[in-house]
Amino acid sequence: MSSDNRPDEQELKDQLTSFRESIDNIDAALVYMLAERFKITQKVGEYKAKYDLPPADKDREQRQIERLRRLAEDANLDPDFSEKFLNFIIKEVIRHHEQIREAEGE
Ligand SMILES: O=C(O)C(=O)C[C@]1(C(=O)O)C=C[C@@H](O)C=C1
Repeated sequence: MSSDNRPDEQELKDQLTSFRESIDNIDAALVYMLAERFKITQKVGEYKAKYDLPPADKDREQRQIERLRRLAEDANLDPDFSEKFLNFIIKEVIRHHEQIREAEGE
């Protein structure tokens, strides 16, 4: 892709910097949101370990995936990517749940 009226080097730099400021803010929000999610899943892991409940709940995950895919479509985000992203997070949560369970059993 090329353009007849390409901005000068300074304008290119300034525009990229401005886009990247927004990306940095969004990345920061994602980190804080993920931290909050892991804070609450830590409590879920402790609760499950205490009452001997299984770390994973596949029915719950299926409902979460279906819901997230619908939300992604509404938001013009790739539903396959959203599903992969949720699965990636949940896999890590289950790993934490299992660690808590093992630690409680010691
Ligand atoms: O809801 C639960 O039971 C959880 O442990 C939380 C969570 C999640 O991260 O959303 C993680 C593991 C389960 O398989 C389902 C969902």
